[in-house]
Amino acid sequence: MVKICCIGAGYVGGPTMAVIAVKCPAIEVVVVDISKPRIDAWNSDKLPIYEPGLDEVVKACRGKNLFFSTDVEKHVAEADIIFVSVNTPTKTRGLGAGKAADLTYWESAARMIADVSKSDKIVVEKSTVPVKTAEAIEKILTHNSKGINYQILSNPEFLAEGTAIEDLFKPDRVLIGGRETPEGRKAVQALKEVYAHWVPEENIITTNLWSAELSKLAANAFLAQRISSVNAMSALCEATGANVSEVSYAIGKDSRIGPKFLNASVGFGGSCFQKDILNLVYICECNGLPEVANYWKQVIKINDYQKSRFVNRVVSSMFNTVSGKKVAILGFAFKKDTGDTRETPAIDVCKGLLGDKAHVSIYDPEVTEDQIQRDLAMNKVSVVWDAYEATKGAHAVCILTEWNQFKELDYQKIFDNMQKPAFIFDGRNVVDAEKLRGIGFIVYSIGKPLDAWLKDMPAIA
Ligand SMILES: NC(=O)c1ccc[n+]([C@@H]2O[C@H](COP(=O)([O-])OP(=O)(O)OC[C@H]3O[C@@H](n4cnc5c(N)ncnc54)[C@H](O)[C@@H]3O)[C@@H](O)[C@H]2O)c1
Ligand SMILES: O=c1ccn([C@@H]2O[C@H](COP(=O)(O)OP(=O)(O)O[C@H]3O[C@H](CO)[C@@H](O)[C@H](O)[C@H]3O)[C@@H](O)[C@H]2O)c(=O)[nH]1
Repeated sequence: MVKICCIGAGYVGGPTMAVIAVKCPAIEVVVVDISKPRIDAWNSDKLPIYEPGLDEVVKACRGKNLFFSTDVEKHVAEADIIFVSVNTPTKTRGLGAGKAADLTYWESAARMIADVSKSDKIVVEKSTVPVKTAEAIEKILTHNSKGINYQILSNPEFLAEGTAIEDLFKPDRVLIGGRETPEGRKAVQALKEVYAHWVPEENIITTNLWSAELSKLAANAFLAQRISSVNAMSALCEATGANVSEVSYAIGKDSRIGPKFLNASVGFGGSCFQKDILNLVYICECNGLPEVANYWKQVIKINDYQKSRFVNRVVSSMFNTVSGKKVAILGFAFKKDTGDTRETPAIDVCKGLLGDKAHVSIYDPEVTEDQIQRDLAMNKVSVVWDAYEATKGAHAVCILTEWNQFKELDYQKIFDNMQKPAFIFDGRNVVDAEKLRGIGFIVYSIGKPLDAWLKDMPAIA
């Protein structure tokens, strides 16, 4: 029986391994982590992450061929294939701070593999890492090898949160990079056979190591660039009377551009886009390519601009001050169908409003109060468990996550219980602005023609 061990039971390690286990009953999969609370949660009825469809997959194979454990060393020693899916955040101090990837967790995982291994291993980079990381990992492993043969593969993950299970069941592609040697090719083939249990062979791409590592950063940079492009257009739409949804639809009909990922928003969030672009920028700088670095940096600058533009719009519309006013925040997660708040634009928007002394009342269906308080550390906010409670007595409502339930709220009831004039700032274009104007709201929708009121109150930083 092939044994797989995955180091890191997070948003990627947990769902990815659960899907491998459910699709490959003859493979034993153990997910290990140094965090006991995380592993306990994976072994309980309340999994540590919210992801549609995940509960069913885990229930189908946990205790059969899927296990979660804190006994990291034992399971690493026993495995044939080791996935490393630890976090690779942006460095906060030292060389490359604010840009480079922090590989501390990765390196300690690699050293531990070298320490405990007694048989040959295939080590798979699942985490998103800088291009050439495999070389560094290879050095750590081979310098401590005690005669053991290690093959390093790059197998980046492309799942998006909120649709992780769907993405894993039907990936657009699986990418495997390896050394172009007989041993390297054999290792690539072994991993390919795992995925071939459910992924059509033509969707499994094999490349050299550096192409696979770089493709992950490139994919995220291209995706984020599309959002910054449409968000840049949204500002121009507001200035000219064009409607960004109409523009997106019209350009998306061009098959070379395509319709997906063209929704203007308050800004992109999530643990990956910003981190991976910063990492790409740093790699470009290290390789003496400042023009290329500056090109990609602009994607993040536009994202920051979009978030502050939204805050400025809120404040300027409300007579240039939100001091002492109640502002309801609907949605705190970085996108719908997840409880994840990493890099969510809601953090920057709330901090901006709190900076102007607003009283902020937040409702999100999946994010816990503890998490919100941690994200907004040092600031006083109230977190409530109902959209009507959040909006009661409020001067304004900001919609920051596109949860489906926000489309179906009773906006007449919300209007009746708010201060007047009542404002709605829709950062995700989820509400029917015309209908809400009919009720009496002053409505701002990103990238849409402005109400007369908003035109008279320009947002100047
Ligand atoms: N979140 C996503 O949607 C996504 C998608 C694709 C790729 N990625 C990449 O995958 C990687 C993991 O992301 P994530 O969101 O799952 O992170 P995460 O923080 O949710 O999970 C990482 C886990 O690794 C554990 N860990 C760290 N060092 C360890 C060690 N030495 N031994 C055992 N466990 C250890 C941590 O305790 C944590 O539980 C990152 O590189 C990320 O960029 C993430
Ligand atoms: O048209 C769009 C699409 C997305 N977003 C925002 O962009 C962010 C990221 O969304 P999404 O890409 O769907 O979620 P992630 O889970 O961050 O997934 C991205 O990051 C992962 C981690 O690297 C990759 O694996 C995925 O392929 C990649 O889509 C969110 O804040 C979205 O609201 C928009 O504003 N407009």
